[in-house]
Amino acid sequence: MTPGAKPGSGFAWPDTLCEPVRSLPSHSRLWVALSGGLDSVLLLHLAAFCHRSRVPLGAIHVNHQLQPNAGEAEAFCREQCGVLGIPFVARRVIVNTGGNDSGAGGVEEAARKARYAVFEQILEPGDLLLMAHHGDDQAETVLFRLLRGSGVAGLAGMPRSRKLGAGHLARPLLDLARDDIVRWAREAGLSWVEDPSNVDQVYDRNYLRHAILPRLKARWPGLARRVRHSASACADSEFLNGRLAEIQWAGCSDGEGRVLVAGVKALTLSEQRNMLRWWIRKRGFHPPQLSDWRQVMHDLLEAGEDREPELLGEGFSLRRFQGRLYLVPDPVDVARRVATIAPGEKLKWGEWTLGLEPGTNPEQTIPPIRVSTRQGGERLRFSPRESSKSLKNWLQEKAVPPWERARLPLVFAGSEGVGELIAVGDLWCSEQYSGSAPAAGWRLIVERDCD
Ligand SMILES: Nc1ncnc2c1ncn2[C@@H]1O[C@H](COP(=O)(O)OP(=O)(O)OP(=O)(O)O)[C@@H](O)[C@H]1O
Repeated sequence: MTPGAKPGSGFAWPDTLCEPVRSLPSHSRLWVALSGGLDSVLLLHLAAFCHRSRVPLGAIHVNHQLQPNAGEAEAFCREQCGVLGIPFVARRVIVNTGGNDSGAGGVEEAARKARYAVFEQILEPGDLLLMAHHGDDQAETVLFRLLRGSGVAGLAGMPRSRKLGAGHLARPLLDLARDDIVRWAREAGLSWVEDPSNVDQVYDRNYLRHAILPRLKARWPGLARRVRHSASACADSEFLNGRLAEIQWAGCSDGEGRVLVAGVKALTLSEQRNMLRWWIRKRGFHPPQLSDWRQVMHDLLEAGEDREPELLGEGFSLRRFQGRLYLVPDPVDVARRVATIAPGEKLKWGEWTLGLEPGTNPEQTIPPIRVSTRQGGERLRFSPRESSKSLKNWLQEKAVPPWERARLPLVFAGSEGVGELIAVGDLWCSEQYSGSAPAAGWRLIVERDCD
């Protein structure tokens, strides 16, 4: 390479490598997730030299601060981007390494979550983040999940692209083999950093990569390709499972995002399981891995009305109340919270979004609009002519489940202590602040995310 030339600039990048970055899903800005390792350095060069359109390109490096060479990797990525003239963003994260506290998948999983959280924060609508997973990574992922007892959704492997935060991620190298990537990177004269944790066989993933996969590949050449075929067959099955659930949803939905127990009971056990897993995903959570769905479904659907069966998942629980199943997100940010909404602003409150929109007269002054959870003793008045009613009794009459009563955002107009209750979650809103011509001049909007 000529001194001072950009690494890779004089290299004739083969079509096999360039094609995947030329046929990416549409985007208005491109990012490369750059760890500094061989795969993502190669991907950075492909994005720089093979991508035809003129969309802005940047790189994101997440420094997990776990390895002694973490600073070195960050500096290397910064330098590579500097030489290529690519804007570079580095973010440092603190990963919980504390034994059991680091979660089910240990440090690796905690680091992964922290990394994806950074990507999500950075991505804006129209952004596409490229990740450098290749065919061997895919084979590894599928085998790893097989060893953990995954179903078809897991065995479908990593998708080529999916939504991530406000943008999307894509994996253009999924059809390439690691050996080819190494060869091309060497031929192009690229340099990269080695992550010492990648060889540590304490981690299950590395054990599979270094101790198991080479032996499987030696015995069954073309293993990665075959695993890819199986993964794609599983992806098809998963797609069909989703279609079936969508069709059956009509008989199971109560129209407000909850599941009718009677509707689910009419399905076979595998359809029931499929429906619940689909519904949990649709609500943005991961279905729990259960060894005995039969027992769980029986408890959820058949337990007597005096019992309160519950299925616990990560970040949520499924509960039954008066013939319906509710997906209840863990109450992280709602309990005993107090907030205010200014005219024109939006407030996120658990699964609710509240806002004040201009109505008939946005010039009109309105009292402070406060939001809080139930403290006890609240009363509501449907119209000035009617006497007030206890909120507790009203919620019982409306058959609002007990756990939801404690989470509902209550909206008050006026200062604390003298304010009047003007809305109870998305269940009721005073006429003064609702309808096409609200007397208050402003309209209160309370929406609940139940898709
Ligand atoms: N520290 C990092 N900063 C930015 N991107 C990273 C980082 N680590 C990994 N990546 C991106 O993720 C790709 C896969 O990395 P790696 O195989 O180490 O992760 P993984 O844990 O197996 O995958 P995943 O992150 O999807 O679980 C890399 O090629 C790179 O694109």
